[in-house]
Amino acid sequence: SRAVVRKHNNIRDITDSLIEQSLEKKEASTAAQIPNKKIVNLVNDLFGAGFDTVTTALSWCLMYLVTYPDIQKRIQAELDQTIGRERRPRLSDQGTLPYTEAFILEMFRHSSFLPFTIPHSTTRDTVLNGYYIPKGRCVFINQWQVNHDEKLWKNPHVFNPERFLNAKGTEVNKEDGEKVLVFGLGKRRCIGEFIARRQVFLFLTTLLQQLEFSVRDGRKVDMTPRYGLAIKHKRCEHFQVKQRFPMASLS
Ligand code: HEM
Repeated sequence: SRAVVRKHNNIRDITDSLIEQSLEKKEASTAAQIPNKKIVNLVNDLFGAGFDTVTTALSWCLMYLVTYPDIQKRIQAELDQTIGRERRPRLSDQGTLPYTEAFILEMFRHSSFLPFTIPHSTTRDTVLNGYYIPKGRCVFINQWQVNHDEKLWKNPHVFNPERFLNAKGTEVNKEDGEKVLVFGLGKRRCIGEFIARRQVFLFLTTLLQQLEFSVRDGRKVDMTPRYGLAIKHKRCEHFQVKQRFPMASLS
């Protein structure tokens, strides 16, 4: 890819830009260049924070979809009705698929796959909501608790996308959507939230427009969480995928 970047002077994305930076260094060194060590850190941050999170989100989406086939059918009906089968979903479809968007919110809330934020530290003695926290104390947010708080959510342990919809099911309640805590809070909250929400929306709608997911022989998937920085599920051996209609008709 170095050759491609050099030959065509064609910067397509952040990877090309970082490769160009590392190439230029050999030729002329200017003050504006990013040191190699920083490039390595940037790539690590983007892979660590950007890929594992979005793939974990999609993976939990699939687990919920095969566990609740009626929910999957309802999302597909919404996709068929709003987007149809002649074109692929686009980012501009965001805001037109309330049930699908409610499902994504409920996946974030119910799985709470990043149960805690990254640990931070207080820089001075402070008081938060009446609690005294001394300087230098490790603090992080228990997102899972907020997302399962009985005071905030009715039957928090039940997976129910409709909790985010108005009575007619035509709109997502913005206030309820904002109560879901998955990207942290404050100064160090996730900087990738905008792109992450868009990626999950686009990948999920593209998959569900064309494919139907299920488990072999009516088995159930094992949703038992495996704890870690991100909560994962066990590897599922009996997943199956069926094409919903011939791909050739899609442009
Ligand atoms: C569904 C996907 C994602 C979720 C749930 C998520 C969630 C989070 C959370 C909880 C934090 C810690 C916030 C805190 O400590 O208060 C965080 C930090 C961060 N995220 Fe994300 N994230 C996602 C996707 C992404 C993507 C796609 C990128 C980059 C393209 C990204 C880049 C970052 C970075 C750089 C930080 C550190 C920010 C800092 O320390 O100032 N994230 N994310």
